[in-house]
Amino acid sequence: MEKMLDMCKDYFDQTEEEKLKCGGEHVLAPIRSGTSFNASVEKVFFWRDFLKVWVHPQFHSPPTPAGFSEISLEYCKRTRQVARELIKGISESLGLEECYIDKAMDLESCFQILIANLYPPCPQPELAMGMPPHSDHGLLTLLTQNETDGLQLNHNGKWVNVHALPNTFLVNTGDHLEILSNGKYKSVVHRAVVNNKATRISLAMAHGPNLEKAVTPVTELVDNENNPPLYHGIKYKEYLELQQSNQLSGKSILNHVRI
Ligand SMILES: O=C(O)CCC(=O)C(=O)O
Ligand SMILES: [Fe+2]
Repeated sequence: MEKMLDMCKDYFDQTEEEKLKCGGEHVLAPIRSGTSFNASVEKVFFWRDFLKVWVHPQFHSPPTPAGFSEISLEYCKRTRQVARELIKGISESLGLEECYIDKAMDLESCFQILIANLYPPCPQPELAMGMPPHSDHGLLTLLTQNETDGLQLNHNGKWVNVHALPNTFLVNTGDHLEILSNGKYKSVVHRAVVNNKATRISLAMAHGPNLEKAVTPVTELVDNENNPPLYHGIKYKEYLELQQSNQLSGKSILNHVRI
């Protein structure tokens, strides 16, 4: 985990030329890098650089810095195992077979993205935001960070600071867990704030179903009298495209498929 965070730091420390500049590419490009800081089009300053890489079922990696590809390949494999193990527990907690969700979502070919975020110190943190409020699109996101906090979760309408312990994962539930569990699990709305003292790096490993799956609430959890289905089915790839091409805003994309 430490090695991977160091690799992310090395990635962001590169010159602009060395860093991939794919800002103009399609939202479904497998490697994207850029900055959200664009004072001319954003209403709020977003104080963040990012790298987003699709790492499963096809593995991609930026060519530099040296070692990034090897270390991220290993990190992705291990985090995928952790996510699948957690999903087994979630499956049982819903009264389903341990491997029900794993099989139904085809997690052998799950869609996994590595998202590295860099939030430099900001001279006026009250005027800027690291990342706006949003929920993640997939099933589970394993989040880790360097020693600087900045993540906030929305709990009952209030923003709660997360104080992350070193070398731990914070696990965020995503929209597709809410959809398949027919609302029994809720995706968590979160945002990242910035500070004027220290650079923050966060690393989010997002795990979703196979991209071709059209996910609907699990039939075992739905009955038309007491538990009618709350969400329409939508192909995960289409959902992802919707989320990536709109400005992040709370649960706005999930609201598209709400019945
Ligand atoms: O920087 C953080 O802690 C949040 C990152 C995040 O929510 C994301 O990449 O989806
Ligand atoms: Fe997120």
